[in-house]
Amino acid sequence: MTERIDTEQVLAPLLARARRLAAERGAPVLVSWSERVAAEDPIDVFAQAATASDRCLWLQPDADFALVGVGAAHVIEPTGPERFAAADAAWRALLDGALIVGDGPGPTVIGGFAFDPERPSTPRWCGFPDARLILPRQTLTLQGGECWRRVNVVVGDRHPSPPTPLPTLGEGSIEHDGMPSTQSAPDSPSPNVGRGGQGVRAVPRFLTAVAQAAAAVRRGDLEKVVLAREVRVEAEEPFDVEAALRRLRDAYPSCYVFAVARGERVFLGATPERLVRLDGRTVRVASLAGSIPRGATPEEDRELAAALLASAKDRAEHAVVVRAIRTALDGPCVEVETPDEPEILSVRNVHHLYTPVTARLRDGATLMDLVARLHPTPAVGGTPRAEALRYIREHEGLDRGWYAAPVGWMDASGQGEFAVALRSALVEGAEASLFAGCGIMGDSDPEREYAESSVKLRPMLAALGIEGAETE
Ligand SMILES: C=C(O[C@@H]1C=C(C(=O)O)C=C[C@H]1O)C(=O)O
Repeated sequence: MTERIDTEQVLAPLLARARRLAAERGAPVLVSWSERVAAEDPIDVFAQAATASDRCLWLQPDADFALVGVGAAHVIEPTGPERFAAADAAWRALLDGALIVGDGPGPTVIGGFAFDPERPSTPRWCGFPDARLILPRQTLTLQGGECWRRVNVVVGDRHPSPPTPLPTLGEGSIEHDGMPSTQSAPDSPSPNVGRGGQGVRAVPRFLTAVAQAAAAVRRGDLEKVVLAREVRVEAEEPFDVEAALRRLRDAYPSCYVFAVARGERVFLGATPERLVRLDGRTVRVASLAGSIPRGATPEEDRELAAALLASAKDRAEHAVVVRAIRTALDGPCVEVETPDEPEILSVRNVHHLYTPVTARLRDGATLMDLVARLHPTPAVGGTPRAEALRYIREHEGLDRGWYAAPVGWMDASGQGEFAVALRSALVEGAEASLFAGCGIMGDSDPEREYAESSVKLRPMLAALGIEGAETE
């Protein structure tokens, strides 16, 4: 049933009650209300809210699911290695005593984490700290043709409660903190012509780094390590982020298409890799490691997929990830199940080895516990984890920021989903940094890994309209 929130009858008393409660408790009180609305295109809504200080987008086109968050009613931003547990605690504290009305999905935080809180950090990732979960001022949820708008206000928080009724999501006037918003949306379909910047100079360094990492694996310093490279591109005009998101949605419908925008800076991508989903007590995790490009013809494509399944190097690399996921789930979960053999998961330009892992969450354990234990899996970090992270910090030579880290959402019941932020880029105006990495084993061939990383960069290069630039 559609529940219409009557501003005078429902909202004013609710806000008054929240103010009294907040004063009594000496703590902020969340007021959250929702209503069913006509479905809108989530990317349109994201685009129209360009003046908001915070915007988030999460799309699973094939699952017919989308979340758009605009503005920030509350920000959860813990730092350091305990950031997952701290984020969990902060979210529960905010929900304690919350006044939640309306039907459809409840209040939901959306956001992400940095790959490594001990990383060498650069100003480039300013605004994307160790952790940042946003309770949007307004959230639009689309699921199977239905659409709900939820509005969140935290009374007694550092953000003053907004005047009611609020403008609709997409009008872009909900929250504007003075950050200049220059996201331009040029109508011209002609792509921004990119010039490969540091990416070109970084080629020899990546090859050397892979050779050295493979030697470290052969020496037994590590079992596996993932090395990434960054390609910086500068265009003549600001990148059209919304057009990029539309291209990603069209080309990668089976992937998670995401965007987290802070003012002018937008981190976006289309990742095939689920980190973890919690649905009731059912846990779903994916092992995705071992890659080969798609073929030009159906026959070549089948041959390449078969070659990947038969590749000892890729199977070993993949098995390391499955083992680590099983170990991470052992404890917070029971009934951890995996098929014996990996299968092929194919996205537009690349085949991966894929093993789905399912489990049941034990009482008392949470989604954030799982994220904390799983991240980084050896698909994006390495194993042993501590040694791999140290190796990456010392040898990779870049600030991964939020690349290869968890990005996703969590609702008021603690359910939600986080993906691994791969095939992604950080865009600011006419500058973009794209990231891609590869799992390095003792027998890794630097040239082959370089080619693989180029294939993984292609989705974002194409989405940003810089196909053909650099990287081959
Ligand atoms: C690190 C990336 O991808 C990861 C590494 C893979 C591999 O080494 O085969 C495959 C999928 C991802 O888990 C990336 O896309 O940047």
